[in-house]
Amino acid sequence: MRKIYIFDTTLRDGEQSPGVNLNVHEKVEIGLQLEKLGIDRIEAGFPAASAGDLESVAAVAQAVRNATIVALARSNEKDIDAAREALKQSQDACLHIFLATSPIHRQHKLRMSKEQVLETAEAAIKYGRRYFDKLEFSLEDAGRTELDFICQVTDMAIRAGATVVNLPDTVGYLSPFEYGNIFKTVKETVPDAYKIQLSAHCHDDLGMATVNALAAIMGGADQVEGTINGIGERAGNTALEEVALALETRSEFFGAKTSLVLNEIARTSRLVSKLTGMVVPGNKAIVGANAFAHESGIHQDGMLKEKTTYEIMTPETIGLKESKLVLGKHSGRHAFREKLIDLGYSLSDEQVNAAFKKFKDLADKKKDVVDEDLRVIVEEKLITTPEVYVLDAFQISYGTQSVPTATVRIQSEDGQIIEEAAIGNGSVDSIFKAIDKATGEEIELEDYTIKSISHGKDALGEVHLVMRQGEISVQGRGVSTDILEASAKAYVHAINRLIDKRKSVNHNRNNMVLS
Ligand SMILES: CC(=O)SCCNC(=O)CCNC(=O)[C@H](O)C(C)(C)COP(=O)(O)OP(=O)(O)OC[C@H]1O[C@@H](n2cnc3c(N)ncnc32)[C@H](O)[C@@H]1OP(=O)(O)O
Ligand SMILES: CC(C)C(=O)C(=O)O
Repeated sequence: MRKIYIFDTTLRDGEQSPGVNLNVHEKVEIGLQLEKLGIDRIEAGFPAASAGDLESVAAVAQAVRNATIVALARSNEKDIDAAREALKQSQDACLHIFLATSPIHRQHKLRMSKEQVLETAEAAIKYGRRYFDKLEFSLEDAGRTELDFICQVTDMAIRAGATVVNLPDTVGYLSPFEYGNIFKTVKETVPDAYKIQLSAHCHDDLGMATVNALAAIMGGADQVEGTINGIGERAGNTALEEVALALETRSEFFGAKTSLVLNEIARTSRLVSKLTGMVVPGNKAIVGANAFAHESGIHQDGMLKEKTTYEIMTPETIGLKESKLVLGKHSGRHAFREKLIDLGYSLSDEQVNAAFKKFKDLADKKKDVVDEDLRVIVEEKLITTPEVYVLDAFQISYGTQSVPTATVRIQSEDGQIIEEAAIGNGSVDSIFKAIDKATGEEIELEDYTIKSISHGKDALGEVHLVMRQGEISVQGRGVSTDILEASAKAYVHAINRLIDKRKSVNHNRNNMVLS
């Protein structure tokens, strides 16, 4: 199996992401984690850019001992000298020089002819080789460079002493077929290409950075450059974790492997996200929060029966504990039952079905159904009070200039629909008064509390109240994502318990009279 060298540029191209700025300590922390991940070459920065960057590259070069440390320089002696200074403590250093080769860059940016590009690059490579055994030369914007000129520059770079030649698709312009073809052509055309390593460096402007890097490997590239989480200029670089897992998962197809310690990927991704402040989207391949999460019932059922039905890689491979079955409105009974078992409930089929119905009602209203929500659903269902009244619907009219008015629709146990309206001091008070009218009960409210029982903006609110009628005191509980609905439910719940308690008090009294 062919080894693909991994060149990480999170600390250089990754740091070029707008808004990202890593200090020396942060760069060292990421550098040490990249070392644990088994990265072959770590590009630590661009020392000529600033004194701070030079210091950071030097600090990473001192701290990291088990990877080659790379520093970037333009094709001039001043930049190369800054890189020399930064890398002088490094155990294993590599100088990375670049010069753009495409007609657009030659004409507008560098204002150089082809000959000047060749001469400038050759002089820089020769100067660099006086101080470095390892030297990578990049043809910036190779993706938009004439193919014969790419071959000509590569040939010159090899003769001048480059040990790696990088052919970047700097602006993420090429299709995989075109990019792979560049490597194939260079390998076939440049006589000494086999003596050095060819490297791929892609950008994600059209969302093709990973697939282009893989196409380069198929075309003969020996090294892939990229960043953790795919961060970098504009739309970012090739996400290295994607390349590594593609090669691992489809090794029979690519016939190539990296030597990364794959189970360090999740940890590295989290660290880079934390220190750069660049949040990883949930649906990001490999390291997104949803990459190993399943929400829909059919998928969850498949996962419970055999994980390979819906997972082509295991979460353990990248250092995660396990896949997640997320309960939501698309989930089915199999996953629901499994979750209840995990939470320690052992319910009959009938109880599961009843709880499942409540769960679906909640999932329709709430994005994530969390463990606390499920406990509420199950425990509410298990405490059974005969439902003399069921809250069918309610409506509130409320404004700063108007009196709160509630209309409630309640169904009684004989199927009768009762509708009543009432005004109150506030929305909750008007609901309670309307329920009093609908049920014909006269009640004294002794206590009312409300609390949030799950997290986030769509958390469940729980209303707890205590009411009294003569000697009888009862409690009621209601839960909903809407606090007015929770209040109405708690009130009706308390009335049902009151009626139940009143019945048993009367029953006991009658028995006493008879005996
Ligand atoms: C594709 C890439 O990602 S390349 C790396 C990009 N990264 C960065 O640019 C980050 C660090 N850069 C910086 O801090 C600054 O741009 C510096 C310190 C390098 C240079 O700053 P300045 O001297 O103020 O120049 P400025 O950035 O405005 O312009 C770049 C100059 O470099 C020249 N240049 C660009 N690439 C190269 C190259 N590979 N070799 C030699 N010269 C180059 C440009 O033509 C321009 O020259 P000019 O001033 O003669 O027109
Ligand atoms: C310096 C080079 C390798 C680069 O970052 C690019 O071309 O995108």
